[in-house]
Amino acid sequence: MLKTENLTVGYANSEVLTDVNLNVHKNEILCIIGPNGAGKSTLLKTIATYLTPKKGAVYINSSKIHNLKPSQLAKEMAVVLTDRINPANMTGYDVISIGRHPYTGLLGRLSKKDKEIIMHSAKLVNATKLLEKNFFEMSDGERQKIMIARALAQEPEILILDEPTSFLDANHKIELTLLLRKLSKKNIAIIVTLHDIELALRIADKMALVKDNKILAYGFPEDIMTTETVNYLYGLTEANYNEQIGYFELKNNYNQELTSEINLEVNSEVNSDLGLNKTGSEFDTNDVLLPKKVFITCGGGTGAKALRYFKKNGYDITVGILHENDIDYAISKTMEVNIISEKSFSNISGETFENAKKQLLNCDMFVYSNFPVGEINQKNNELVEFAKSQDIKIIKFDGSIDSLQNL
Ligand SMILES: Nc1ncnc2c1ncn2[C@@H]1O[C@H](COP(=O)(O)OP(=O)(O)OP(=O)(O)O)[C@@H](O)[C@H]1O
Repeated sequence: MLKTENLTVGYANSEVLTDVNLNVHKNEILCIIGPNGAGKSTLLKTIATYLTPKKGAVYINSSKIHNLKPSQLAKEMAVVLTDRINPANMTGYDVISIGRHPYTGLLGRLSKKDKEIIMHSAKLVNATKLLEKNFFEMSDGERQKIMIARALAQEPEILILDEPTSFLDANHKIELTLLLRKLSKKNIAIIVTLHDIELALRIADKMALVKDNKILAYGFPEDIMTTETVNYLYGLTEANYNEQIGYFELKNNYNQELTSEINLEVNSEVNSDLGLNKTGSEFDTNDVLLPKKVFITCGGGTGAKALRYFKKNGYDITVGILHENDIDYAISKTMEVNIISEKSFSNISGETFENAKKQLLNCDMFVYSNFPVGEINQKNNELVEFAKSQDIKIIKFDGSIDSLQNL
């Protein structure tokens, strides 16, 4: 339905993206993602004919899109950009009715059918309550809905949206992305840029990743959104993308530079809140402060919240004993913390158990969750008993961060 062929987009003195070859069919959503300034909006604006291609072409049903008359194009494509518009003294209904302009006659009078389509468009985006409301008295999220309803009133075959979720709260983001999913099944092809990759992954049929002046990867999101690609896409250094979960975790790169910065900035009391141990008896800003070491025994997802809590507070984490197919293992691995692990579905070996005990004794505190116990991880119960027999601070994590507060 729409395709770009060897397309180069950019401005008078710059080429922003070169050799872009994408296509999107009806009933499909193509999501474009990438870091700030990568060229997503420039690409969308070129597809929407607001910019002229520097090379190559965009085709809509085999016609060059830049050769179509605006009135003809308006019946095929509708565009919702992020630019905030403030139409003077217009209601939601008035704004949506702008979408009917390509179809109304010279006088712009709305027919019965036009009015029905306006009402239907408002209904589709769940905005019928906003029809009488003044557009500039609406919240950002309400305006976004009206702008999408306006685009739908054009009855386009292709809908282009630049960052449609940027002003929306979590619930409205999900509502909007589900709406796009629903619309895409009504014979519409959708091209959308999103910063929220978690949502993009869940609604996109195809994804184009933009970086280094080109399309870095293009295809099914499930295939192309690998840890390595997404880490590279955003140039991540202090977090990792987890391809199973489809999101990021902070990683264990507590470095000397960060430690020194904290050393200079905070007093010893705050350091203990940050999970730092003072090495000298007298506090001195030149002391090297080391992260406190915590050993976490968990499993089956019961450790996820504790892992994130300790990670963001700068603790040096050892976790174990986890089976390699455990969700807590997947999270810990993404964080790059020290993991004592056992092969999936195998009993914990004596050797692994002894290693865990040794590493536990090297920690400042021991935290264990209400992990599920079966035959193969029985030894984790023994590990808890072993910790209790040692002179080490022990906390039972009951799932609430409050239970960790008196560490
Ligand atoms: N009107 C313009 N004239 C010249 N250069 C521009 C213009 N608009 C954007 N650029 C440049 O083009 C590049 C790509 O910008 P673009 O807005 O397409 O990126 P983006 O991926 O949409 O970024 P963001 O995620 O921050 O919205 C940037 O280097 C930007 O400075």
